Amino acid sequence: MNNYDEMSERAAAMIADQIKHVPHSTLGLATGSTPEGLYRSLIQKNRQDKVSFKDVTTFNLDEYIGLSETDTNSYHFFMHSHFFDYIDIQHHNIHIPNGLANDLEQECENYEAKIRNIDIQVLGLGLNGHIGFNEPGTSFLSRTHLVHLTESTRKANSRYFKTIEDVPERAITMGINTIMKSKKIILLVSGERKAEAVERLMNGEISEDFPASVLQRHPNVVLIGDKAALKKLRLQNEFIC
Ligand SMILES: N[C@@H]1[C@@H](O)[C@H](O)[C@@H](COP(=O)(O)O)O[C@@H]1O
Repeated sequence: MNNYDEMSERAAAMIADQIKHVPHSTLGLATGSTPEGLYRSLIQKNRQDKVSFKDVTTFNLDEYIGLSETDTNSYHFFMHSHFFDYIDIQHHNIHIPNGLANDLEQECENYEAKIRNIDIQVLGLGLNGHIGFNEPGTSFLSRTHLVHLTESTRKANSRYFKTIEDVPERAITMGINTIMKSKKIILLVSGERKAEAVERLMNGEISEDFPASVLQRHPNVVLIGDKAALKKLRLQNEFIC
């Protein structure tokens, strides 16, 4: 098992343990490449009857605006093809923002209202410090809202699209206030390209210019990363739990 797989397994074990103790848990979920290993580990645990998702509710952090659920680049498609279609979760317990809603502002309000409580929120980390799609400059008080994606975020995510022009310019995202209400946060980081952002997140100033820095104020954040992503931190081992 390589370092990335160990990282994913460590996060999966935490989530499985939460569900074992609280079968009706609510999970906040992330997309992107980093959590793919986590979802593979949870699918394996589900297949081995080590955890059941039948009473679990999920809320995804974000969704692009303008992509249908069947568009292979939508986060709906990502979540079903990487996780939901392979576990025993009930479809009505899955919540992902609707990027095709006629009234997008109303969709943001409705989505925020549905989120009563999140037991564990899984987060990735954008290179510019974004969490979900909360870009630099987003208020720490923000709730679910519409966002114009920065060029750096669209460029980073363009690897999944034919050209950068195909990357949507807007998205719906849980706000920073929404995320910070979670009881527990698992922040997953992988790869050397994230090392700078991880160091700034851990040791930098708490500022809306670097949204992830707000996590320094949360009482229960678990940073789980591979050696490459954590290399700028002076650590006893490659995981912080
Ligand atoms: N909206 C997602 C974020 O939730 C994710 O954390 C980020 C990093 O993705 P990756 O894990 O591929 O580096 O990408 C996107 O911007």
